[in-house]
Amino acid sequence: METKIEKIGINGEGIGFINKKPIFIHGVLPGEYANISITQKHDTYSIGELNRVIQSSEDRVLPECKIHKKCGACTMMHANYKAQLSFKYDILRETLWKYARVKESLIQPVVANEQPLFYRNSLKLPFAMKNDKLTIGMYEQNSNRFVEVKQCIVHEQRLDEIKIEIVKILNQYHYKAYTNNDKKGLRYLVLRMIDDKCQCTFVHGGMSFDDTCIDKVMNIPEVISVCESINASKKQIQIFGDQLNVLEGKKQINFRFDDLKVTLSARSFFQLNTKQAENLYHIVDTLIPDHQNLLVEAYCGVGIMSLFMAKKADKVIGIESIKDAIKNARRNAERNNLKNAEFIVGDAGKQLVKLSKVQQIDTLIVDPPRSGLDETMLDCIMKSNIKQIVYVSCNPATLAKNLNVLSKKYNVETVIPVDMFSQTAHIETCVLLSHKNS
Ligand SMILES: C[S@@+](CC[C@H](N)C(=O)[O-])C[C@H]1O[C@@H](n2cnc3c(N)ncnc32)[C@H](O)[C@@H]1O
Repeated sequence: METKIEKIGINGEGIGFINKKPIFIHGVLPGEYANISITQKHDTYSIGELNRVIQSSEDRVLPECKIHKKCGACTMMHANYKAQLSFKYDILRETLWKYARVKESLIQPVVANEQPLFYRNSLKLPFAMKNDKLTIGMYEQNSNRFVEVKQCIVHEQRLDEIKIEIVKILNQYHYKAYTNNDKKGLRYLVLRMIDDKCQCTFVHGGMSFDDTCIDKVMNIPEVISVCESINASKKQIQIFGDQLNVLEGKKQINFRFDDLKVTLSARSFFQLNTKQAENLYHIVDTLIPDHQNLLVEAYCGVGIMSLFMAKKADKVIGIESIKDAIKNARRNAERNNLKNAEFIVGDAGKQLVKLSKVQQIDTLIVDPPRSGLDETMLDCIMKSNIKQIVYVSCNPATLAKNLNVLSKKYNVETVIPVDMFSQTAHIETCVLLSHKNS
């Protein structure tokens, strides 16, 4: 059947309407006419599959990636970059209006990524077996079909080459991919490279590595550490297991980030787009006034944002659930001689409840995972008298739902989107909220 694509959906899919009911189709752009087949029918919506574009949008480009369709991760690669930014703006505008009644006039233009390809400083890819050999790739979206990924053009180029070199080495030892039956074998390859220093982590279900294999990986010039994390959980909710052991090399990467000296363990979070992370932190900086008494950053990772803002407050406190990240944050405060920064390990909501009972917080920065702020955190904010909040979000849907709650006590002052994840529909957003009574 034929349909006109009216707008873009939150996951980068095109949306058409059949008998007023929306149909979501990947690979099409607003304004296009497409021949599609309906693959799923639900009460309030349908899912379609593109057969052929009948009339193509001026924004359409030929994706540079050969496996773009199969892999499905870069859901906007078929649009030129300018159009991607405008679609992201539309997604954000629509979501914030729908759930939180945030006006378009408050939303600034998307801060563009100077390098929309080859920007990712890290990768986390699953292993699988192909013709009895270990290979690496991705699972197709919403499926367990494995797609081999030899080259990924959103990864930094050298990182992508290192990935292939490592798989080659592992195959020399005939290592196998994990299966749920024997709960052994390799599950994920996790690489992160900053300043030409690469941390390599093997996530596996339980196996031992030959020392010479680890030596060969360490011999790749950029690799500074090889770690392992054991995860034999069937559910596969998260990539890492509970523990991360350094098999060889340095426990941390040390690098310079803007004016800061930063230490980072393999298990700690770091934004995957180094340049845009710098832009994001500068934006947060511009939103926070000088001369704060107490500034708290919840979900602080290794504390970079807290340390960036330390000059603005008598005291900054960062809260984070990963122990290694807090160790790094404390070390980062020391290395930068920032004596007014303190870091607490624990659940952000629960720790904020404790803190706000004994101290008045002037400014709160929250940078939660995609799931957004939980009940404890929201409840604590709503009961406290925090003057302003900077909410950094990587998920417009949870951001909008949380803003809906917060807007009973806070005004949304400004919204600044940052394109951290080019070629995908994901958007990073910075929101400044101020207390209605301050
Ligand atoms: C999006 S990252 C932001 C990190 C940091 N602000 C940065 O820019 O590098 C979210 C962080 O929240 C942490 N986290 C997730 N759930 C948490 C929780 N319930 N309490 C505290 N931290 C949590 C993660 O480990 C991760 O470091």
